Amino acid sequence: MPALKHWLYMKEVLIVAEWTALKNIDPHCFACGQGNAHGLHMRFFSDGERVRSRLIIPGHLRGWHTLVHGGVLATILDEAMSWAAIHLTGRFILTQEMTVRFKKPVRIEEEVRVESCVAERISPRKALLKAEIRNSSGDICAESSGVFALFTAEAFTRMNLVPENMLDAMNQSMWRSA
Ligand SMILES: CCCCCCCCCC(=O)SCCNC(=O)CCNC(=O)[C@H](O)C(C)(C)COP(=O)(O)OP(=O)(O)OC[C@H]1O[C@@H](n2cnc3c(N)ncnc32)[C@H](O)[C@@H]1OP(=O)(O)O
Repeated sequence: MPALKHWLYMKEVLIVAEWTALKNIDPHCFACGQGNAHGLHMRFFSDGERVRSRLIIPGHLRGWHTLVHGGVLATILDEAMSWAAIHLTGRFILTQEMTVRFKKPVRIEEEVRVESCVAERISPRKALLKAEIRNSSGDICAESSGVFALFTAEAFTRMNLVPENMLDAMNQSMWRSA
């Protein structure tokens, strides 16, 4: 391969492989809030097509003995799909429905990775998201799909779910990198 073409190819590979840290928007969120003492403290990264996070699930979120509670895994999947829905569609979102398949048990204090993407833009107001959780061996332990309602800032304001000042701050920072 000629040198210039090779360099362009390498540059393209590097750009494709680049993961950018996404800015956290609510410090109190149970899943992503860095200030929630009881939460999961998830941080997210995106390559423009997917969103991902890695975390160690703390012991107080156990279910049966040392296994992670299924509801906690569902929260992680919901959060990952939510961040993908926000950052990859540029809209405010609400989870409308989701299904989870638990494939392998996950242990507390074990590192897991979660990755999510937009599977289908169903309509201007709805998107289908997918996510999967893998353990440190790379096995898929849980996977989900979910329908997310997509809102413009104006439509979300009309829903009156979040105080307007918080919405403004979110709107300004939500789609920027950390
Ligand atoms: C902290 C920061 C990090 C962010 C991550 C957060 C992760 C957490 C994600 C969640 O868990 S969100 C919490 C769980 N989900 C919810 O609480 C959603 C509750 N469900 C609903 O509010 C409704 O089901 C929903 C708006 C999602 C959709 O309802 P429908 O599709 O059945 O709509 P419907 O036809 O009943 O319309 C109801 C009203 O909403 C309006 N609407 C629905 N979807 C809309 C849309 N996409 N855009 C604009 N307006 C919309 C619709 O026009 C209508 O307005 P009107 O009453 O004035 O006629």
